Amino acid sequence: MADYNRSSSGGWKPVLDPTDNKTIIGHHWRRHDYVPGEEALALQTLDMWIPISPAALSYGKPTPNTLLGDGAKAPWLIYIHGGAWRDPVIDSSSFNASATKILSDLAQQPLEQRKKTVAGIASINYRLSPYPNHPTHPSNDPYDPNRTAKHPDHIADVLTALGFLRNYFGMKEYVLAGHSCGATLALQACMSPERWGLAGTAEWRAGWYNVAKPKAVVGFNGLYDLAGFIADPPKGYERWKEAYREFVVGAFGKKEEDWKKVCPGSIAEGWVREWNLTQQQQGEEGKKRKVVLVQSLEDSLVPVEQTEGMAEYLERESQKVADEDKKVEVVVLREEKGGDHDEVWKKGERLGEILLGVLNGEI
Ligand SMILES: Nc1ccccc1C(=O)C[C@H](N)C(=O)O
Repeated sequence: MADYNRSSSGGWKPVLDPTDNKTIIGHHWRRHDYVPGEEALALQTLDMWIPISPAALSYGKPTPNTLLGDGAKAPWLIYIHGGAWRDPVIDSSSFNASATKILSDLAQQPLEQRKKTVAGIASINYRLSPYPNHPTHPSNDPYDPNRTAKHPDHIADVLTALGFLRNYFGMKEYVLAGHSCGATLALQACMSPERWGLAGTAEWRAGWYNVAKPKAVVGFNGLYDLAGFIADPPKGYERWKEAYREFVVGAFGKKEEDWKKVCPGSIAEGWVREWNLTQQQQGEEGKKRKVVLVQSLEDSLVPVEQTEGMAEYLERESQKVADEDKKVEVVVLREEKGGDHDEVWKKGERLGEILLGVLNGEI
């Protein structure tokens, strides 16, 4: 269950191998504030995990050298949770099972390989939109800033969290993954932040949103074209039309034209050219951006058409980009036995396996 009260005891805690309950496979920091200054809200926090190293074992926690020396050389893995921009029961802790799976697989790799695979892992909380009819945690305080967010607050928080990891943990390169609306947010993070009307705000001027874009995005059971779904839900999903409309209005307001302008699969003028990489990123091998779209064929809430439409959009838009290096490589994984909408993160096995595959360059 989400307790969205901030935990009082910060700091690195050892993570034990679930198979023997005694081997330390990494360290976890729960709910670290990511907002500069003192105004961080309970949901402006992130969870971090660092893979184990001999130095961290003897020091008792990740050393400054692990974090800032070696740490800056390998990519980070960042996860954005789902929950239709509003569900307080789904938060950063929904990555616990997957993070544990990844740390445990990494612990089996030789140290040199592990160091190159991933520097650190993070799972981001962000402010949520109102959910007055939530069965157990209704948002009935109209002044709770954690539960009264509206677009672009969600994406602004995600960008702030990425900037925090760059500024304080030396993050340079990262793979950005998301589930459901987290997948929407992951692709929004590849676009120009000027789209969200953030330019000119005090936070913008202070450089909060000025962060390098990911080289790869991985979307699980993602929402990519909400206006399309609501106008014409695929067969078998018609019963969710009003539920979708409710959460879309809660997050983006009442106007259909606004929904089209925020969803990665429905933005009329293609956004692929906005996905810039830094000089440093371009200098490395594998210049192409990559999007891996994973969809369970057993998902009762999100139809596979969302993923198919997103893949077609990216392929079409990539063709319009002349520069070979600026095209997007698209991989679609249709999971026959992928379970229902939330199963993939609840179990964590397959989610972790796919993300490690992307980090290792096997996917
Ligand atoms: N109906 C959906 C359709 C698509 C994607 C998510 C949902 C959700 O219901 C998410 C969340 N558990 C919620 O209660 O809002």
